[in-house]
Parts: sequence; structure tokens; C-alpha cells
Amino acid sequence: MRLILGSASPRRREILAQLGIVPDAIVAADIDETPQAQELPRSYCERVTRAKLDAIASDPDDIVLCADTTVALGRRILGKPDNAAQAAEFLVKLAGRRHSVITSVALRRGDRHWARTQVTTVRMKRLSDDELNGYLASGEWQGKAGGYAIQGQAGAFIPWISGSFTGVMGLPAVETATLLRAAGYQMDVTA
Ligand SMILES: Cc1cn([C@H]2C[C@H](O)[C@@H](COP(=O)(O)OP(=O)(O)OP(=O)(O)O)O2)c(=O)[nH]c1=O
Repeated sequence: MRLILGSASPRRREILAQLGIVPDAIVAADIDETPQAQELPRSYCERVTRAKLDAIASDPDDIVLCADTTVALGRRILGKPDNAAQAAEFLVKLAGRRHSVITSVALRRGDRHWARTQVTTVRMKRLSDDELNGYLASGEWQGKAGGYAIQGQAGAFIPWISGSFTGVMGLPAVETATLLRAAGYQMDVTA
């Protein structure tokens, strides 16, 4: 049995390491992440997670783990910004309001599947022009859903969350551990 992390995200690797788990292989799932017309954020996140899982080849006894993190402002999906201008547009929308961060995790072993979706409500404070421009200049928005990373400098913009910090970072620790156990992965730490 091998554990295959189907993700290029360093955050997902770090959160697994926090749980004492080192994947035997890391493979990026290269899929089209374009939302469908009228698609709602949670359905989108779950569909994309499943598509990532389906894109990873494995042996029958291997466990494959994939995830997707989507920022939702009401019914709007804010993905990974294409450029600094789009990151600015996202941050201006998020500032001074609450939004949801949805992370879906899915596992496959043989022909069995397990999945969980974790939703966290996040409040971002109002941002001054200096804060916004400083953050854009940091480049930390790159590759992050919604254009920010709570675990980095944008932590200073987030006064309150309700949910899971690791979920916002890209892999909810509790749900992930539960799914791994369900799939028969031997966890060193018993919780
Ligand atoms: C909101 C938020 C997102 N993110 C990151 C987590 C994810 O890596 C990324 C969302 O993009 P994803 O498409 O979920 O993941 P990815 O493209 O980085 O990696 P892969 O598809 O190969 O698994 O945003 C943070 O690191 N911190 C945050 O606070």
C-alpha cells in the first residue's frame, strides 16, 4: 500500500506532515478547473476534487488523496487569481466582509471512495490602500484561492474565523485524518 498525495500544493504536504504523515508519492492532478455556468461553490469544489482524484493513476491497494479549496462570496466562486489585477479585484471584494472557504477532500482505494467537505466562515477586515498594495507586492496571493493565504501576511487581515484553520489553508486536518483511517491508513497518533 502506498499513500499518493494527488496535489502540487505545498500546504497540503505540510498539513499531512503535521499529522505525522509522509506520502509515498506526490503527483499533481492536472485538470481543467473552470467553473461551469451557474455552478455553485460547494458543488464546484466537490466536482473539481473528484476530477483531481480521477486524474491520478494508482495500484488497487494504494490510497490516493486529493483536495480542492474554493473561496466563495455568496454564490460567486473566487479561484486562484490569474494576475495581480485580479488578486486586487478579489481582495477589494473580500475586504470588510465575511466569506466562505470550502475545502473538499477525497480519497480512493481500489474502487472505494470517501469524501468530506469542510466549510469555514472567514471575516476579512477593511484594507487600506497601503495594506492592499503591500500585499499585492508580496506576491503571496499567487496560487491561492481568493488571492490570499491566511497562514502568511494576510493573517493580519483576518480578525475572525469560524471553522477550521487547516481547512482554509487547503486540507482540514480532522476530516483528512478521519478519511485516512476509514480507508485503512495506519495513523501513528491516536486521537
Ligand atoms: C484561502 C487560502 C487558500 N490557500 C491555498 C490552498 C490551495 O493550495 C490553493 C487553492 O488551490 P487548489 O486548486 O485547491 O490547489 P492547488 O492548485 O494549490 O494544488 P492541487 O490542485 O495540485 O492540489 O489556495 C492557502 O494556502 N491559504 C488560504 O488562506
